[in-house]
Amino acid sequence: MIMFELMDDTWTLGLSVAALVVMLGLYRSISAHRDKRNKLYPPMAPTGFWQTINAMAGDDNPWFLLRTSLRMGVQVFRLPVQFLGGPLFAVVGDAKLARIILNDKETNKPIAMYRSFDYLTNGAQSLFSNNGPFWHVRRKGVAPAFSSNHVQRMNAVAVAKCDKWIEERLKPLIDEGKSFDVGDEMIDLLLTAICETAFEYTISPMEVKMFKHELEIALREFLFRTHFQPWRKVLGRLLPAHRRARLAAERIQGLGFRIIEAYKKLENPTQGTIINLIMCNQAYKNDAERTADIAILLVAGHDTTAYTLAWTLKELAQNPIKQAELRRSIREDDLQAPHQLETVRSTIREGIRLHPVSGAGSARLTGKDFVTKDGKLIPAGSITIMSYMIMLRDPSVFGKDYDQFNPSRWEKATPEMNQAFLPFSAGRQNCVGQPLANAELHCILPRIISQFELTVDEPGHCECFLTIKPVNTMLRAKPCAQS
Ligand code: HEM
Repeated sequence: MIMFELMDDTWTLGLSVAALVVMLGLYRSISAHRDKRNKLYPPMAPTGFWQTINAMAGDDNPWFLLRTSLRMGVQVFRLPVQFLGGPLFAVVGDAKLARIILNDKETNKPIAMYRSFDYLTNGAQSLFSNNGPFWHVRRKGVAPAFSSNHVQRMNAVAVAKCDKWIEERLKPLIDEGKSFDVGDEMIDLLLTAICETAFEYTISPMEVKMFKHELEIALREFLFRTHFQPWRKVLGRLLPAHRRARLAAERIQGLGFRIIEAYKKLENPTQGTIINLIMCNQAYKNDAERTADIAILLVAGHDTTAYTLAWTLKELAQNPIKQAELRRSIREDDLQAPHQLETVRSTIREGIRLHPVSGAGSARLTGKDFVTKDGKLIPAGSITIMSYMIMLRDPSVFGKDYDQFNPSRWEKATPEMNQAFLPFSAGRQNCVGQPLANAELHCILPRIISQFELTVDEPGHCECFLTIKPVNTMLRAKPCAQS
């Protein structure tokens, strides 16, 4: 009896020890595997799953990525949002690697992420939300509208609109002793200009108001809420906010249809405008498909440039010395070709650097393996987010004063600074409107600064949905002595 009890104890002890050994072995092999995995891939951001999702789905998005990069002291890192067997999510703030990824022929947009834009265009697919032949035929179709002669024509109209804005809007506000909302005013100016130049459409003040209002409703619902809460795609119609956003998308599309109808009534449409190229392109099955690209070009073509101008004007208003230096450097004659002035070019570059309006970055699905400069692997099939905010505020490239507005830093730009300057993206899906944006920025900014001294009345705040916007930023203008 005692013998059996002893044997039983020995068995139990033996089994317990064996189980412990197996568990220890398993634990060691799992941790070794995890260590190996962690060493193989870029470091993981020290943020939780929900914290990351919340930050990525809100106004804080570009700042969250920048803070995480500065905190970790790296420009490439993973986000802890990878599900079992799902793609790895990497943030790329290293400009050299970002350029390689963006230029890679096997790498494309992760279409599932860009498809949210189709809600904005009321269900019709646009060139922005596509890859492959669908995208190619549309992109090739509109690209000639950005050739230098068309950009000159479009820019001349934007400049004339700016002069009109100064006479009819800014000067009366000055006479009444009032300040102006710089973000809002620049949006009105650029939206009216793009409608006229690209679409041969005179947009009414009521339509401008409607478009801005509806666009905000649609962007907030579709690009954030619906995008990060996919169940809204199925059950959204039960939610008043989602239904309202669908109505907003219909109204935006309605403007697209009105633009098409107005074009059809033109006796002598200008050849080579965006609307002319879209209407003549037989790749579109019907006008509803055309409204998608009209809406995308309308949105991309006004708020990016408008907010870049607004941010740069705000920086100058906050920096009276730099503002005065810029003004002194602009002579009357220079306004004919302001892009040739080093000071104007540096100021625009610095404005874009500190406030890359596409701050949330460009997403790509890697078509092959990429290796970071530290030898970490970004495997094929990963989602990479090229963060322009991280690249343009990289202390190792721009120095300790990376968050200060200092246009003169561009007078002695290092190759690394030029490499980091990637606000219009790169590769075949880069910004098609870059020549127009550059022309407008280089002409409108010196026109305002050469005539008015700007100060900040209310700094306002920053919001980020699609673009980074200065909201309720009130500037005060005073005519300069020489004007
Ligand atoms: C300061 C002004 C601008 C900035 C910073 C800017 C930035 C960008 C960036 C970063 C992209 C790539 C997005 C991605 O990869 O997900 C892009 C794409 C695009 N931009 Fe711009 N943009 C500006 C002005 C304009 C203008 C004036 C237009 C048209 C009139 C325009 C039309 C487009 C279009 C259609 C695309 C999509 C191109 C494609 O997918 O093939 N943009 N822009």
